[in-house]
Parts: sequence; structure tokens; C-alpha cells
Amino acid sequence: MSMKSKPLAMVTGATSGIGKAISLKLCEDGYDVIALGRSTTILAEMTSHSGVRPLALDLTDREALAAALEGEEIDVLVNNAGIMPPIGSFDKMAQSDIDTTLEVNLSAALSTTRLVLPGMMARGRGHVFFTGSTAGHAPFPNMAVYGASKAAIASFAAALRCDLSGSGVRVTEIVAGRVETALYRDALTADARADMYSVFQAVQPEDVAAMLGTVLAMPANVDVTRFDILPTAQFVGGGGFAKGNRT
Ligand SMILES: NC(=O)C1=CN([C@@H]2O[C@H](COP(=O)(O)OP(=O)(O)OC[C@H]3O[C@@H](n4cnc5c(N)ncnc54)[C@H](OP(=O)(O)O)[C@@H]3O)[C@@H](O)[C@H]2O)C=CC1
Ligand SMILES: CC(=O)[C@H](N)C(=O)O
Repeated sequence: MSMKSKPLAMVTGATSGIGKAISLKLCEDGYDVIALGRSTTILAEMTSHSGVRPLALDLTDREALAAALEGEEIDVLVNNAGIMPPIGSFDKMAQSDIDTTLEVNLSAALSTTRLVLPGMMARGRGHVFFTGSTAGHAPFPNMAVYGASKAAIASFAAALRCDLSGSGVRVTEIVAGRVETALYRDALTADARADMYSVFQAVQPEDVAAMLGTVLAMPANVDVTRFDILPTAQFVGGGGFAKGNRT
């Protein structure tokens, strides 16, 4: 029986954007938070917040991750870490970008969940979040591999709930629209990023964190299996027409 006084969460991709906001929100809500990311500088800064336990780690390092989580009793797992590969048509993508996107956005989330889930099931309680995307539920041009990684996350989260029925462990997919973060830092130039965020007022990372806190606070018999959080002005889907010849 664990003697820990506070519930324990782990947030991947905790050094920036959505993951950082979620980490700080969970600390405010009384959790200790294992904040995972590669940036030691930002992790060090985050320790000024009571409850943050920094874990400097590359999620693709399976052995290091398993060693770091040994003996930890994690009550809430937020699979949030993710990258946006270069924006462009699939035929122009480098294989390395394809591999890295799937590795970080999908495989790492599954590996982390596989390490944490047995303890949750043994304790008969826990919550696993996956930061998905509208791009996993509708086709976005020039980000086919990114969308595929998020579609896989959506499918996995839903199927995982089937396996977990009766276990007391809850699963939530966060379907986020445009959130103002550094996600596009490598995919777009600074001007292009500024233009993108000027079109409509984006969701802020703190908005996603607030919604996650609300979902977590639901009674144990209630599972918000998915929440979509988009800018009011952003729609997804709808008829888009290819430019050029109308075939
Ligand atoms: N911003 C948006 O519009 C949307 C974002 N999302 C998703 O939200 C999630 C968070 O992204 P967001 O906050 O926007 O972007 P950021 O780029 O601000 O944050 C990404 C986080 O992922 C971490 N990360 C990336 N690669 C690795 C790795 N190999 N090992 C460990 N950590 C890693 C980064 O940490 P570090 O660099 O320190 O390693 C960073 O903390 C992603 O999954 C993204 O796909 C979904 C929909 C919309
Ligand atoms: C990057 C995303 O996943 C997001 N859906 C967006 O619209 O930018």
C-alpha cells in the first residue's frame, strides 16, 4: 500500500505548450506531477512550482523510460508529447520525418501507457489521457502523417476503453483544434506561424488544462471519453476544392 500523501500524475511533453499548462494545473489541483521532457533548462525552471518532479528524458528511449518509472504509482497519465513534421505533401516527406513522427506521436504514447496501466488496473483506479487532434478525425492537407498518428491515437484510446471496462480506469481523448503553442516551431517560419495564429483567436494551453481538470474531477463512475476543444471560429471538415483543374 503506497504511503504517498498526494495523487501522482505524469505528463509527457511537459516543458512547453499544452503539457506545461496541464502540469501546472495539476499541481494547483493537489497532484505531484512527473513532468517529462527533454529540455533540462525548462524542467529546472518548473521546479519552482510545488509538486513538479522533473524527468528529463527522450520518450523514444524505452529503457530509460522504463527505468525511470520503476516503482512509481501513477494515478493520472497524460500522453501529450508530440511533434509536427515539416508541412507539405506526403510525396515530399523524408522517411526520417515519417519515422520520427510516428515514433513520438504514437509509439511513445503506447509504450508509456503500457508501463503505467498495470499498476492502475491493480489499484482499480486511474485516468489515461491522450492529446489527440482534429487532424486525427478529419483530413488536413499537407500533414497526412501527422494526421495518421493522431487518427491512430483516437482509435487506440477508444479500443483501450473496451479492454479496461470494469477496471475502474478511465480513458479520455483530447481532440484539440488550433492551440497557440510552439508546435509549429520547426514546421513553419516565424512569419508563417504569426499569420496562422492571426486568422482567428486560438485556444490557449490553459484552456485545455482547465478542461482536463474538469474531466478529472468527475465522479469515478463518470468517464468523459473524449472532449473536442477548438477556437470558436475554427471549423473542421466541409467541402474543400482542389485548386487547378476541376476533375
Ligand atoms: N498546438 C496545437 O494546435 C495542437 C497540438 N496538439 C497536440 O498537443 C500535444 C502538445 O503539443 P503542443 O503543446 O502544441 O506543442 P509544443 O511543441 O509546445 O510541446 C511539445 C512537447 O512535446 C515534447 N516532446 C517532443 N518530442 C519529445 C521527445 N522525443 N521526448 C520527450 N518529449 C518530447 C516537448 O518537450 P521537449 O522539447 O522538452 O522534449 C514539448 O514539451 C502534441 O501531441 C500535439 O500534437 C493537438 C492539436 C492541436
Ligand atoms: C496541429 C493540430 O493538431 C491542430 N488540429 C491544428 O489545427 O493546428
